[in-house]
Amino acid sequence: MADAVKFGNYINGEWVDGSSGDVGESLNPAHSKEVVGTFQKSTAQDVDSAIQAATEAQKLWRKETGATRGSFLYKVADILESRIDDVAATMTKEMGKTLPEAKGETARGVAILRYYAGEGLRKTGDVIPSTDPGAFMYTTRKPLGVVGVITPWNFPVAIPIWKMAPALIYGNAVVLKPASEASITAAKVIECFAEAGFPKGVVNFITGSGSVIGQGLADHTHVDGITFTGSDGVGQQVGQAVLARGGKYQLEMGGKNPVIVADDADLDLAVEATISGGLKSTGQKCTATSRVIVDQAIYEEFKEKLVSKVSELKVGDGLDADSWMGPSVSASQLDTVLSYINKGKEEGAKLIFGGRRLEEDGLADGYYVEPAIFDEVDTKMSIAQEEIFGPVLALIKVDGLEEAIEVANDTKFGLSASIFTKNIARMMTFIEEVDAGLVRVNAESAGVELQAPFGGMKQSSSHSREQGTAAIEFFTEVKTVFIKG
Ligand SMILES: NC(=O)C1=CN([C@@H]2O[C@H](COP(=O)(O)OP(=O)(O)OC[C@H]3O[C@@H](n4cnc5c(N)ncnc54)[C@H](OP(=O)(O)O)[C@@H]3O)[C@@H](O)[C@H]2O)C=CC1
Ligand SMILES: O=C(O)CCC(=O)C(=O)O
Repeated sequence: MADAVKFGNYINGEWVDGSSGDVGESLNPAHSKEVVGTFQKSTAQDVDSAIQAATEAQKLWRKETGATRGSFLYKVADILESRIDDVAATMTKEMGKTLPEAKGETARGVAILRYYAGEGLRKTGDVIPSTDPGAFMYTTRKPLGVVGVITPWNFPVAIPIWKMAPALIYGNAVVLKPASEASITAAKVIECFAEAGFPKGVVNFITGSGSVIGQGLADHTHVDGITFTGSDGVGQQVGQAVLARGGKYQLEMGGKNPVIVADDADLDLAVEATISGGLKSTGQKCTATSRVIVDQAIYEEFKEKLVSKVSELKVGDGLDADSWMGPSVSASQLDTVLSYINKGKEEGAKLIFGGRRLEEDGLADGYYVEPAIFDEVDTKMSIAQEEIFGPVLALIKVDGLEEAIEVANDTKFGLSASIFTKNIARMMTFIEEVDAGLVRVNAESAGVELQAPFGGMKQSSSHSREQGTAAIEFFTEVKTVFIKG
């Protein structure tokens, strides 16, 4: 507890304690008794204060030029860049991903800030020819107002930033409610916003339970838009609450992402991408590969190579330079993963590698699990249908591309999908037929680029897209203007 930091809420330009006086502890999943920091267990009253501050601040913020708003984002980027080592180490301690991954994510946060800072100087409308020769018609955009940002623990720097930066550049004020599991990392990001000198109330940060603070934002009539990333159950609840009061919402939820390995695939490349896409971040990405759909002609060879490579991976504390994979984020996430591994066995799949909780070699007080590989998986099994959010790969044997795509599409999710093949006709068929918002060819299923639209089909999202130029669609509303001289 000696090094644990304590954070308040950040409301109206001040770091303040929550009105309950209670704090929560954020624990290190690699050493579960180690407290990384404490955060406020806020109340509905604190939610009101944050929203009130944001509402007031937004009245002036929206009147600033895009260039001025961008200048604040450039400052945040510089501050965050100077703190990459500290923010990344906090992330690793708080949610377990390895330090190189945490540094990569923080650097991505810096790049996202600079990208949206630049958006402040780009066009926000079009001139449209009117049928009236004496008229001038064009579109412009206005910000929504106050945006509630509800984020998960798996990308505690990149996701808050890829929601807040576009919200701010287009003239909204924000209230961020981060995942409790990653509140300390998120607070360190907010410190960068605070030190960049935004007008008070433009950026607000409030921690506490999802059902009080997250739901409080979703229900609040003065919150004009909610952008959410997390589980599909909570996402649906949030969407319904916002819809019921006529607000705007954007949901980015789960995935059950397939990789198809065709009979002409470069097998070494496909194995490498399956491991990286499925097991990096301990499988805790919505874009993680979880179903590996392999043509029967190369199935045995692929399986052998996969097991052999996975058996070389070192699991351990993400701060140790030789750890390839860290722990699950929490005891409950570890339980979920282990219970899916059991369910897989019970439903008749064959566990051919791993799947044990790891407790030897000093790992007993962390939430470590060995990567698991299942053979003989049927597409109807739970491990082939439900998002596990853990290092579990389900191998499914198919005969040809048509069956592979049918299996790939046989889930309620449609976030990301990839294929390994050298045949252009197969690539084109896959691109055309697969139900996924992110389609990748000869590349792993994870891998989001900040300048491109990101979002899923079916129940993976609310059919909206985030990031790149797509972000403007959610964070603004279009006004069509007709002027007659
Ligand atoms: N698609 C993705 O990127 C992610 C998917 N998941 C999936 O979700 C599962 C559970 O993870 P978990 O972190 O619990 O995800 P949740 O969906 O519960 O949490 C996401 C965010 O929503 C908040 N929240 C929780 N309940 C409510 C509510 N009733 N109203 C509004 N906001 C709420 C959480 O706060 P708090 O942390 O305080 O509960 C957190 O900030 C994982 O196992 C995984 O399958 C999880 C994270 C990311
Ligand atoms: O794969 C990525 O970079 C982003 C994934 C993501 O948005 C998520 O897991 O929540």
